[in-house]
Amino acid sequence: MTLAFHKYQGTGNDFVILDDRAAQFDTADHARIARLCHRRFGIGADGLMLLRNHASYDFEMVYFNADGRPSTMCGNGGRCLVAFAKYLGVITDEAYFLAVDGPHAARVEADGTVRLKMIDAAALQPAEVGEGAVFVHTGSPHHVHFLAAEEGHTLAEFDVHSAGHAIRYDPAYDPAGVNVNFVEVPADPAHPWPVRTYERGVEAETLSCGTGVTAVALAASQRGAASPVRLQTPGGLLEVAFQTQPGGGFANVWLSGPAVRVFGGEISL
Ligand SMILES: N[C@@H](CCC[C@H](N)C(=O)O)C(=O)O
Repeated sequence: MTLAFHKYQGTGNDFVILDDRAAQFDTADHARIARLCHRRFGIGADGLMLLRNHASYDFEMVYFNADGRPSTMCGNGGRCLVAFAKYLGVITDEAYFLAVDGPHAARVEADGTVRLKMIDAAALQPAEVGEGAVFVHTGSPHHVHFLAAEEGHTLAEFDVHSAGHAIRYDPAYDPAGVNVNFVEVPADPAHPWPVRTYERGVEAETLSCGTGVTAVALAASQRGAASPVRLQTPGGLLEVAFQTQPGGGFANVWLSGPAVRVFGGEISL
């Protein structure tokens, strides 16, 4: 039996997407999902998503990390799924869909940019690990670490895998774990903020993380950045717009960037 799939990427965060409007895919078979995402034995991806019908929304997003397990919200994944919904003709330019963290509005611009409204975020908290780091939940849990001068002059030289793995598995984040973002503070806060992310469930650095750059943008607002903040990931440029709330939280949070169909095919896995 073969499985039809589509491969998408949003600033290099890549996904296998399945049209599962008939709700036939076995979501409990985590080993199969991990095989489909495997870069040598499968299609290769940071995660897998199902587009499913929903009675009250344009569609439902069902997300799994590359390890095959369901997880919390994926911002780049959500943007790619909106582009896929347009490709299928499920939506035209506007979408209102349901994800694991609740409803999301989205819009596909004429140039292909996909804007996704993220959930409101609570005020930034000091992280329990690392001097000056902050924690914020943007649909997924994120630790944001601003590089200090003594850790290397540029983010490009930093050992994201080792440092990210250590923080992700720090007992302070048990049992859920955390995604870990490393940020270089630009000379001018109006310039793009360089970000690299170690992702939980991929257990490696990815080329970009949408909920991660959202967390970084909110954290950067405490260091002089004004909305909208531009974030430079290894896979490309993203933008996050937001409004700060009186209690320190954030509302009207929008994540924007490219979301591209790479190829489609059939696999007998
Ligand atoms: N790449 C994603 C985040 C996906 C979820 C994450 N790995 C987790 O388990 O928290 C994004 O673009 O937000």
